[in-house]
Amino acid sequence: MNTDASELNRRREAVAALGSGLRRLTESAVRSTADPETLRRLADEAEKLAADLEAAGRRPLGAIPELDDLRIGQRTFSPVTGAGHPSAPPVIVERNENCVRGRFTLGFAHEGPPRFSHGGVSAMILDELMGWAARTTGSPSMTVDLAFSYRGPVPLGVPLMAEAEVTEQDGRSIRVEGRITPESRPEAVLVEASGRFVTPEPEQISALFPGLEHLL
Ligand SMILES: CCCCCCCCCCCCCCCC(=O)SCCNC(=O)CCNC(=O)[C@H](O)C(C)(C)COP(=O)(O)OP(=O)(O)OC[C@H]1O[C@@H](n2cnc3c(N)ncnc32)[C@H](O)[C@@H]1OP(=O)(O)O
Repeated sequence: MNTDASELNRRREAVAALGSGLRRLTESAVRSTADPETLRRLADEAEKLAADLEAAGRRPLGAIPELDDLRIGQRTFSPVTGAGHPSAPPVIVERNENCVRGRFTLGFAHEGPPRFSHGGVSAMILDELMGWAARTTGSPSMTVDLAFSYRGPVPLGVPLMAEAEVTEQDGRSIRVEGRITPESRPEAVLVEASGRFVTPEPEQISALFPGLEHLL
């Protein structure tokens, strides 16, 4: 391993460590029953921590973190899969030929109805996993149409699986199907999704993502 690779690994591990600490903090905050004085004291400490992070350097809007690989969908700070994101589960993804599978467990930070996931969280997870599946075609694409059927509530604190696969490709249009199930009962579909992803024309890519064309 060369020095650059080991430096990237050190950074990856440190980003994941901060993400993990922040996820614990987020979960503790949304579950907290602390009294107002304790909450105010901790709020001051959180503001100081944020100021320290800001002072240590920030990337500008549109800059791609060096740890990302957009060609497979990997984003370090994705709200779905990013080890560095404070509210990502994060979903751990395996890629196969034309499909992807993600494993995750949701917490209080993702709650909608009591004890169950917010429907928008399930939708966000499926959108991203279906985007990764669409990328297995070799073309970068964006969601243009996505529909969900919520067949059963998605429980918090239970290992879950999200799967997405490409079912059709016609020119720039890629059709993808997805689902969320309990990991222990893959036949029990809780959320089903069907979506269409479109590969922008090269000039649209240049207009939307100037300077990033070679990364997509
Ligand atoms: C290059 C990307 C890099 C991204 C790299 C990130 C990598 C790592 C992250 C991985 C994770 C992924 C994350 C999840 C994926 C997101 O969430 S993407 C974000 C949400 N999506 C968007 O913001 C897309 C917004 N839409 C657009 O900007 C434009 O529709 C596009 C995609 C540039 C296409 O524009 P266009 O070429 O003008 O589209 P247009 O010719 O009107 O339509 C093309 C075809 O799509 C159809 N279509 C268009 N809109 C719709 C619609 N709403 N419903 C049905 N059909 C439609 C049209 O009918 C047409 O079909 P045909 O006539 O060809 O049969």
